[in-house]
Amino acid sequence: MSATERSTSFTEELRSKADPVFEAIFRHPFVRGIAEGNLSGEQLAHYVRQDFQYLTVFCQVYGLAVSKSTRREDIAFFNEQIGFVLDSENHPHQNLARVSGYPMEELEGANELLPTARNYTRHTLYSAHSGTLGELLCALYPCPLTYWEIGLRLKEEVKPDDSHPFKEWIEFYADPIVGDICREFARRIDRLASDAGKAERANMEEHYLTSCRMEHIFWSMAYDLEEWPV
Ligand SMILES: Cc1ncc(CN)c(N)n1
Repeated sequence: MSATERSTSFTEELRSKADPVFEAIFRHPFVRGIAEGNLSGEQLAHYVRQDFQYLTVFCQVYGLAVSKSTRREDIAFFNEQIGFVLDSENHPHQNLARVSGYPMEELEGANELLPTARNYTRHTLYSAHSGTLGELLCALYPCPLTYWEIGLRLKEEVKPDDSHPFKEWIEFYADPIVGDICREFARRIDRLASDAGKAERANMEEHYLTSCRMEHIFWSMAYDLEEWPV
């Protein structure tokens, strides 16, 4: 290997295996609707009602990550990320709520998870309860990573000005802070993967790919106004 070449990291390998799912997410009609500003109020409200509950579970899983951590720098990171979800990630929700015409108080009050949101949150909770810290982080990582990549793509494509209804949403997820969060995830996952055995690495990969697929169907849940059939 030359001085400039380096081997592919575990998280780079995962990203490349998940590429067809990422591409399907970028093409998804809900994501295109954010770019084109043409989602209905009902679709936006449906998304925020489920996503608010999803992010509450995300905070709970960070709490489980703390309980599996032995390093203070990891505990500090998960603690900060709970603060990020609670204090910062409410802004993109407020943007969607405003455009939807539904009051945020009503959307925040939803307390029933629809099939897809239930499936995704149970997947992250199961990974957290049954797995190692590395397995847990692989189930969480597609959450910031897919949104960061969506944000970057839409910012580049749309270059939203003040008249774009989802300017705040796009700029929030394209912000370098979200890129930093992704790099912090990747650094930890790569470290944990290098200490993990074959079976644990296989679980890490499975949890990551499942979460990427869940991200994709979460958009469909909102776009198609999914409900329990009975
Ligand atoms: C389902 C989902 N995935 C990711 C994100 C971005 N944190 C989110 N708000 N919701």
